[in-house]
Amino acid sequence: MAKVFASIGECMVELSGAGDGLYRRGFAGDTLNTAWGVRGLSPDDAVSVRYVSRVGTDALSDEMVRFAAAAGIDTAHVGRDPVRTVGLYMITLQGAERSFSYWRDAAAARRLAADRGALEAALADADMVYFSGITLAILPPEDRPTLFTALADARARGAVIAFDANVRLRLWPDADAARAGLSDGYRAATIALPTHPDERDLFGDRSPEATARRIAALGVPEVVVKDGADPATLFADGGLTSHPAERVDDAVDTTGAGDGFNAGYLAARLAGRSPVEAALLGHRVAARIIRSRGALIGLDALAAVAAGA
Ligand SMILES: O=C(O)C(=O)C[C@H](O)[C@H](O)COP(=O)(O)O
Repeated sequence: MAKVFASIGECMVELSGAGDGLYRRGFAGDTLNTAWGVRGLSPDDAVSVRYVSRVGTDALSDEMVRFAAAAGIDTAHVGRDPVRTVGLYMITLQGAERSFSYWRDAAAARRLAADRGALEAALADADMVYFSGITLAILPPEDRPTLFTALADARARGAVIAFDANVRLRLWPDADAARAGLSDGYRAATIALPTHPDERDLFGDRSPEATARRIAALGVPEVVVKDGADPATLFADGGLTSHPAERVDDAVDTTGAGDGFNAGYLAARLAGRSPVEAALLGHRVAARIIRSRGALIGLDALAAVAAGA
């Protein structure tokens, strides 16, 4: 039977520069990006990929759902909101380094945990559940316990719970709220996928090893700390190891590198490969993604990475 990978969060309309003031319209969002990557890296008969979210009932929402479904992502647990629609973000590049502007305050995804029964049904048979600090940040605080209860139930029946803090300070009321919310996210997880510079700025970690140790101390048995072009630091089986990133000389847009790393790491872990092998695949996916614009690369490109091409 195929394993079920369920990713919970928000997909937005993505605008990425195409030159001369023109923008290309795509669809992306951290948890969709990772779901997309796992889909492209995993055989269809081995892994079923499910997206758990909420969109509107307008034509743009329909198009977003069709886009994910056409990639082979199960969208049966993308709820519909009769009033709200989808959010939007725009990528600005300085060299290859990305920054984002958001129009997402009223997005339907903010209500993805409003229906406890629907959320529980979405996770009922999941072997691995993925969520992020962005998922937490967009929820009204009163809905977060619903998400944490559903995650705890999934964990109690043996599901792997994977979490990337994906720190976006703008989405939190202040740094204290971000620290508290993200620490709760880590406590819910069995695999953590943080990024060192983000964690350093928010929690004051002096090194990637310090990030790994702080998160492990919250009770997370497997932690992989990303650090851009620098090595990833892995805490697994009680020990710390370091894993160099692939060297890329022709990066054009770093958007989606972290999400792609997560996809490679989690696809490998779903396939029963070791944390060390998983980190290698994570690096290979990230290296491919930063060579093209926008957060996503094609499924054929992902299949080529999976095949080692
Ligand atoms: O910021 C958000 O809320 C988004 O979801 C937009 C982007 O698609 C991801 O953030 C990209 O993530 P990185 O892998 O960190 O570059």
